[in-house]
Amino acid sequence: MRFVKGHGTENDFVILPDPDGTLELSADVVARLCDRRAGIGADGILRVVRAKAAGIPEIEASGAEWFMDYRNSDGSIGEMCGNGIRVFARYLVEAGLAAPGEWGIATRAGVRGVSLGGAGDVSAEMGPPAYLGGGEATVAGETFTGKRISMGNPHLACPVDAPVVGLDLSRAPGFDPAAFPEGVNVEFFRTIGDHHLEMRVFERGSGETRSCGTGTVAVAAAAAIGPEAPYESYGLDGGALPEGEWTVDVPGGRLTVTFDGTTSHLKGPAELVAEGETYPGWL
Ligand SMILES: N[C@@H](CCC[C@H](N)C(=O)O)C(=O)O
Repeated sequence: MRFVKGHGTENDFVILPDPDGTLELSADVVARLCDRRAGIGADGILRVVRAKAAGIPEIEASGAEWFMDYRNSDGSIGEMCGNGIRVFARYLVEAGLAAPGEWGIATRAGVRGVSLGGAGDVSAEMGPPAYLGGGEATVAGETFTGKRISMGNPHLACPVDAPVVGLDLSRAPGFDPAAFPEGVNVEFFRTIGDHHLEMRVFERGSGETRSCGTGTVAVAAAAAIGPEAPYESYGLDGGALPEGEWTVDVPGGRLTVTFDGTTSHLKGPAELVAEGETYPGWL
């Protein structure tokens, strides 16, 4: 199996080119590929499939040329990956499958626009954050309250007062499964300057990662909404978010989030670092 390895702010992925959609990708195979000791190692898999070959009616009818089939490292499916889509776009350009510029990529959360040159940062249109009300998570016996935000995938963005480096994320944060029936990505963020946040994240299906693009937009949205905003002010369209740019520092680097009054955008580095073949007979 041919693969490429890449990352966006150290949120790393095994990219599997599968234009005709012929690859059998079971949860077990995904977990073995992502295993950091017995496999290649990654936070997730990006399967690169022509949208017409996705075998999913909405994706085939999306009008996009390519479908990002994202899987978490435990083999579960994620609807959207903000760092993944930027790395996916960089791969398509490097592989000669798309030209630098602006075009859409199909995901399970809908088509998302990307914008990139031949080198440098990659931007992705991330859709309007949907504010769903409050929620809670527990870490090492301490309860944190936050905002439930959908970026196509579920997030709980919790503001904290102390530096995020001090949090013990060696175990999954506890949460109420009735509030998050699909599971949740839990972010902890602290304001460190004007429109400047630091964040750590424990991802559904992947554990603590060094960055999460959808999580970055979720914490910027939570900060933009502010502590006391009533739920009614920020509905499912997220268009009421104040326009502005946010800098979010994550353990793996720095990302920029922009709200333009209609939607959100995520910008940052996306790099390819290796390519190869799995050893014959391994999988
Ligand atoms: N790291 C990603 C998010 C990946 C999916 C997430 N773990 C989920 O299950 O929703 C990002 O950069 O957005």
